[in-house]
Amino acid sequence: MPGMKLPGNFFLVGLMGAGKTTVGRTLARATDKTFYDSDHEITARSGARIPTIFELEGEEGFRKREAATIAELTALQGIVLATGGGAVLNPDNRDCLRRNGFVIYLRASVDDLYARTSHDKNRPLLQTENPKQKLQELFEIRDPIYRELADFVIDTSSQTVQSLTQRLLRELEKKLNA
Ligand SMILES: Nc1ncnc2c1ncn2[C@@H]1O[C@H](COP(=O)(O)OP(=O)(O)O)[C@@H](O)[C@H]1O
Ligand SMILES: O=C(O)C1=C[C@@H](OP(=O)(O)O)[C@@H](O)[C@H](O)C1
Ligand SMILES: [Mg+2]
Repeated sequence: MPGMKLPGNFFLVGLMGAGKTTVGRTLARATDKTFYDSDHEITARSGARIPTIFELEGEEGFRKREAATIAELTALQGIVLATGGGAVLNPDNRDCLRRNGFVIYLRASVDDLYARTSHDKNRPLLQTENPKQKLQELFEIRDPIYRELADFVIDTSSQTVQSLTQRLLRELEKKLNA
């Protein structure tokens, strides 16, 4: 269903490795919307990669940049935005997301999240002795926040990016026409 016309903005939330960046890109293509990724915007604006920002400014500095970016991007129209996994921790970010678009929670098991992130050194929060345990801890804290915020939860286990995109298109069409 390429080029399907659906109104509004779509915001993807979920833990690191849920597939927000990957599925966001395919969903944007399939709906003729402009794709943004908050981490990519932060990097483009600062000229620094996410691990470098964490090193120089700490998580606090990163979260400030993230909040400014989310406020700006959620004011746009006709976009798909892949947020960073921790963006929902800030109530102002949650308000921006809730008010300006349809929020989709990409849910995945800790095993899947670990399998999808373990090869990648670009997530500072997972550069620990036991990244799987860290993901488990983050899951316990954040899963209720994602659930509360989202208009729609989609389970990504054993689903290809393509099949997830097709499912999302069907579900979004149903919800938006309801
Ligand atoms: N449904 C999926 N099945 C298998 N691998 C996936 C799926 N979604 C994403 N991936 C892979 O997992 C990794 C992390 O995906 P990414 O989109 O960066 O997640 P996020 O932005 O949520 O952290 C990437 O290598 C991506 O190709
Ligand atoms: O969960 C988090 O707190 C983070 C998730 C990352 O984005 P992804 O969820 O796209 O990996 C990135 O924003 C940063 O490393 C912090
Ligand atoms: Mg991402």
